[in-house]
Amino acid sequence: MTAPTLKKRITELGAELTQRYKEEKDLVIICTLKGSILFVADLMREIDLPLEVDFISVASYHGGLTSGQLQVVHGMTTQITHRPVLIVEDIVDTGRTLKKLKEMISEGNPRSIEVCALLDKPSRRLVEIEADYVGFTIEDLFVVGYGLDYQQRYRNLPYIGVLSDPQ
Ligand SMILES: O=P(O)(O)OC[C@H]1O[C@H](OP(=O)(O)OP(=O)(O)O)[C@H](O)[C@@H]1O
Ligand code: HPA
Ligand SMILES: [Mg+2]
Repeated sequence: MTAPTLKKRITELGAELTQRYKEEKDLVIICTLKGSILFVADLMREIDLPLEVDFISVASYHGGLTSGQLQVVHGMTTQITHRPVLIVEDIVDTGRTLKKLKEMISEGNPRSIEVCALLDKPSRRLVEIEADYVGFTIEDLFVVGYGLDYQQRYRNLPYIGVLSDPQ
C-alpha cells in the first residue's frame, strides 16, 4: 500500500466518521500505542469535528510475529463516561487485543464504542470481533510500515509492505 493509497482511503474514512459523529458531542478517540500513531495522526486531521484524543498502550506481540498475553503498559486519563468512544487500531489480526480493549473500555461506561481499524486480517481471527470501519482487508501476511513493526523496526516507513523473510 503506497503512501497515496493510504492517504486516499484515510480521507474517505475521515469523511465517513465526520458524518457518523457530527450530531454527537464530546467524541473521544482512543489510539492504541504504538502501532496506530501514524494512522491516528492522519485520521484525526480528516475528522472535521471537535474531539479529544488519548492513548492506551497494550502489547501482545512483544515485538515478534505471534500474539501472546495482553499487557496494559500505560492506561489513559480521559473521562469517557457517557461519551462516544472511537477506538483507532492499526490492525485487527487474531482479534485478541481489540476484544480485551473493548472489554476494558466498556468498564468506563461510555455512551458508545466503535472501532476504526486501518487493516483487517479476517482469516487470522481467533475470537469473534469486528471493527466498525476498516481501511483495507488484507491476506494472511505479516505487514510492516506506517506504524506497524517487526521487532520495533519499520514503523517509520511511509507505506505498508509485506515482511518477506522474517528472521
Ligand atoms: O488482533 P491481534 O492478534 O491481537 O493483533 C493486533 C494488535 O497487535 C499489534 O500490537 P502489538 O502488540 O504488536 O503492539 P505495538 O502496536 O506496540 O506494535 C497491533 O498494533 C494491534 O494492536
Ligand atoms: O501483520 C502484522 N504486522 C505487524 N504487527 C502486527 N500485529 C498483528 N499483526 C501484525
Ligand atoms: Mg507490534
